[in-house]
Amino acid sequence: YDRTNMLPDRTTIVHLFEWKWKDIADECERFLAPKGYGGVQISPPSENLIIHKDGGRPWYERYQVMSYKLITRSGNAEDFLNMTKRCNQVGVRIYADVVINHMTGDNPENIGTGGSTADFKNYSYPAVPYTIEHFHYPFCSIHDYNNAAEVRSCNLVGLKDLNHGLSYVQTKIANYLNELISLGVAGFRVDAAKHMWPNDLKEIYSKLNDLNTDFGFKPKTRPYIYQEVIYYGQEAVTPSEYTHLGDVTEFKVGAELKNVFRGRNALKWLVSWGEQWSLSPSDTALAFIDNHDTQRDHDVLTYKESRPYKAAIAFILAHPYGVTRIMSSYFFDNKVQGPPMDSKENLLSPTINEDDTCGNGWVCEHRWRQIYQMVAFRNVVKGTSIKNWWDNGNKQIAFSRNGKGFIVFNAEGRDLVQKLQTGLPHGDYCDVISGKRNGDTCTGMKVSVDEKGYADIHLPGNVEDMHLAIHVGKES
Ligand SMILES: O=C(/C=C/c1ccc(O)c(O)c1)N[C@@H](Cc1ccc(O)cc1)C(=O)NCCCOc1c(-c2ccc(O)c(O)c2)oc2cc(O)cc(O)c2c1=O
Repeated sequence: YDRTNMLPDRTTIVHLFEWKWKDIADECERFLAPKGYGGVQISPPSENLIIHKDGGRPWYERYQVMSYKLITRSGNAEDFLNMTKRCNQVGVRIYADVVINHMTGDNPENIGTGGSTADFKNYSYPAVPYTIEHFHYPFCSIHDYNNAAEVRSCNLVGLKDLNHGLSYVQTKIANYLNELISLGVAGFRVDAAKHMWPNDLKEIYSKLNDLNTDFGFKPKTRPYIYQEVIYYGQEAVTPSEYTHLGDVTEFKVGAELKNVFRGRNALKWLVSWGEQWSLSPSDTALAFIDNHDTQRDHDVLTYKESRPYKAAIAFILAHPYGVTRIMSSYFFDNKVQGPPMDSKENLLSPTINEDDTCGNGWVCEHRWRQIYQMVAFRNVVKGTSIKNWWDNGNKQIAFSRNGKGFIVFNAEGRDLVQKLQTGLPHGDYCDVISGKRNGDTCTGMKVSVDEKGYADIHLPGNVEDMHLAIHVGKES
């Protein structure tokens, strides 16, 4: 397999934010595998502090660590193993979001999801155990993001900052990650990596075991690591300090494409998408539009702006840049709101409606046709380069993925009517965005490619989606 450890015909990770392990296992079997998703990013499985705020449970409580016990509202170790067995069985990998930079902040409440308590004031977490000498000292808070040492060695928003320079701390964390490896994960999303010294991370990663061959991995397979480094271009700590250790989340993908697909910048500039837009190198980049944190910011493309959101997602799935990740959310209307829960504060399972959408407060973007059909597109075109780039000098563009796929975007109000070179074999294709193939017919638009690879494309400026895509796979 490639560096992600996904199966050869899979490419894309879906972040099933705040889902329970049992529900993830069900989703792997009933939807993710059939639709060709390559892996799931799961919420942090380590015991977290229970926090109450505004009468609810804020989502960020899962990023305040009480211990490395595998007990959270998503389930326990048994549920976790059931999930990894069932998902790997159908070729869907599990990537664990791991919070290893810090423990908790000072909070009035003091009980973890596994029943553990701590002495915050004295930096003491008996369920690990960690005591005060295991934290960075002298105690300080991060104020200046232009001071790289402060960003690594001080408390991030009051969260107790572990001293990863100590072999005791490195070993505690490595033991936690190795337990997840023994339980079948394919890799890790390393939370707040920017706040840890690269050399300390290197030490921790060097202590990690090869993946567990019981779950279908070849011997000597290394975990896929992608590190969260929030960077938009102006801070002291840069992604390039971490790319020799693993991949890095590329936050500029969402920031730049927001302006393009909302119609502010001309799409024609996307011809040079990649490192020329000062993005991290493609072979070290985790590409995404929004994540669990940025979707709560005011100026980010999310499910709430579905037309440009679907187009931006289609673009990153159609373009060869990076490893792609799709956000799957619950509906929220305030910044701290936690996941859907019952009167006893247990997480609610998503219900699946007749039309394959979700209920119980879950958005399930990964189940939107315009999104899962593009995941299949990316799988089909994997390994091909961009060919036949066309644009009208403004907000209409098209390109093919060398003989396997072809996509068109029209972000102008006026219709796009062009005879374009698709690079595809002669034949009739179903647009996978406006519909799907149904035997010999298309429920959406049909595209006929002539023997020279040309097609008459008519993409109106005011239809449900601003893009159209066809490919040589069975879906199109
Ligand atoms: O908004 C949040 C939570 C955000 C958050 C959580 C997990 C993430 O992976 C993340 O990227 C952000 N938290 C709220 C509430 C809060 C939580 C804890 C706390 O001690 C104080 C307040 C908040 O207002 N946070 C302050 C602004 C967001 O500052 C946070 C960052 C962060 C933001 C921007 C950066 O450039 C950066 O390098 C780090 O990372 C976290 C990582 C964590 O593991 C846990 C955290 O609490 C946080 C975190 O508060």
